[in-house]
Amino acid sequence: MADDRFHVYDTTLRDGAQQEGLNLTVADKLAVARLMDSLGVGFIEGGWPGANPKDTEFFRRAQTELDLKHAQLAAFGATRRAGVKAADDPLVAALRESAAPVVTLVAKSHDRHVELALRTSLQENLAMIRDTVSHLRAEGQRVFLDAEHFFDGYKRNPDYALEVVRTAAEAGADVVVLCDTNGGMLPDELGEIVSATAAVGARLGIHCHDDTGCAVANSMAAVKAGATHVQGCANNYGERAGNANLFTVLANLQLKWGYDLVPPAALADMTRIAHAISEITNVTPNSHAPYTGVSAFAHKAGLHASAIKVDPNLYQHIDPALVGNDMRMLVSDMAGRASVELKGRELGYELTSDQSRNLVEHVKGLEAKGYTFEAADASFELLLRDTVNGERKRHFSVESWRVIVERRPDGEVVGEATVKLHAKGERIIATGEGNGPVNALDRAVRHALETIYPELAALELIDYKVRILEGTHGTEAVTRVLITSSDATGEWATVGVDENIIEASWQALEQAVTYGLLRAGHDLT
Ligand SMILES: CC(=O)SCCNC(=O)CCNC(=O)[C@H](O)C(C)(C)COP(=O)(O)OP(=O)(O)OC[C@H]1O[C@@H](n2cnc3c(N)ncnc32)[C@H](O)[C@@H]1OP(=O)(O)O
Ligand SMILES: CC(=O)C(=O)O
Repeated sequence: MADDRFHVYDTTLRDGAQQEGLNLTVADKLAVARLMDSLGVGFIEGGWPGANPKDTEFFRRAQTELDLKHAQLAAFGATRRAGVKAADDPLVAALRESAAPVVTLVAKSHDRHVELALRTSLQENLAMIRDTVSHLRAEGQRVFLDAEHFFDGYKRNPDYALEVVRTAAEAGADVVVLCDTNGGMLPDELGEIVSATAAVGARLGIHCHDDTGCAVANSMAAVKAGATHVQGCANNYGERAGNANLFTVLANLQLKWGYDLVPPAALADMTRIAHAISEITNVTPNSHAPYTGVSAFAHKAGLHASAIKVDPNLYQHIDPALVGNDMRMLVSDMAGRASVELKGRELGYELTSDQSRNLVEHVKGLEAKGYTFEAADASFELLLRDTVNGERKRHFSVESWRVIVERRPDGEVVGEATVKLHAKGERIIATGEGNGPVNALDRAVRHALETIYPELAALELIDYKVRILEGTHGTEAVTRVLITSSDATGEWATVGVDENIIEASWQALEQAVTYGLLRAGHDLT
């Protein structure tokens, strides 16, 4: 069980699920809970039992299907409705019946919300808090209280906001969580209000939304001011602009301020966990996310690379391995000799300084024509091999290709391609049909090569992206095609550029097949 002195509280399954476009099944929720537990968080808020059948079902299945090693489950819900007894309120009953050891109650702490949203008196709201907290405590559940709109409420009526905190604590709430519900706070003022609230003597927590882009900074400011419970969501998920990214907060607290919150080995699994959760939520991961994004330790500028060559820490705030991420070198027209040298090393090649210089010039020249190598790792490696070999070597060469596209009488559009290739001393002519010209070309190349290279059967084109690049000063616009391919063990990307989209696609395709053959062990010596 996690240390109770400082709480890392995950609300991905409740506030994270309030994000537009995020819709989790019960099985998804159970899978996310397992991942967050493996990270070592102290609490996992599973949802609002009683508010919808899915969340009720989650708590029912959690009892037999979740074997949490570190975290405790928290059920979220509201204080009783005005004018009824806590024991008689059906939503409070659902919290009791959830079997969660912890209940997190949301309560109004902003006087205007009490009057306008709850349409009740300030005194009745305090009674709703007191009754619900003490009722659930008497039923044996631990209670945290989320003081909704606390900071805006404090600025308007500090006495009432503080009275809410006091009432909850006196009724038995273990933590009163100060919520920046509208996410409009900035760190300095938020820190001052947390410090002032600490005078009440309650244990304080923090829950921040990211509407000013300060959710993480606000959470850190609250901890500095005395909060010992911090809420957030995986991957910055949450209502509107999201919640504090719990991964960022956790890494900041542990790696910058020395808190001992999760085992170092779990922190070193955080990047994998963040990406596994993205798979479950089906939300594309933010590549720029601090700590866990694929770009979080990716270096593009030549000058950065030249310093990193001497010492990686010169351009990195931590060792990426601490959070399970990796340093990556990007090669583009911003590269210098050091960038390609380091990228070469990453790929297993030691380049001489002449080779590095030639390669940089080549990359810059091609990027000026529209190629992009940071997104086409395989094309860069082929270029690098050509530089090292001093010549362009391929498994096959093309004599010609031809594609026709036919709209058939039944409305079906079919591409038909013919390729004439030379491979292993043979001249091969093959055709292929597909649902478009590129698909047809791909099939024709495979037909041509499949008897010589049967491994091509495992190669798949999994993504095809086209971008029209503006022409400059009298030049024609050109088309850039990026193809992502895969085999049983991984993926790679290749790029082609031409005024003609099929020629651009052919270039990317030809490199995709070449690189696939290299991966299958057919070297080019
Ligand atoms: C800041 C946050 O993110 S808090 C989390 C918010 N999450 C959600 O709202 C998601 C789940 N919510 C729901 O499924 C529904 O809104 C429910 C089941 C909770 C309530 O549904 P309904 O009864 O249909 O009411 P509705 O959604 O219109 O909400 C208004 C009612 O909630 C009451 N209410 C609002 N806030 C609170 C509160 N903090 N405590 C108690 N009651 C509250 C209002 O007084 C109003 O009650 P009334 O209808 O008796 O006047
Ligand atoms: C409780 C909550 O989610 C909020 O106030 O933002």
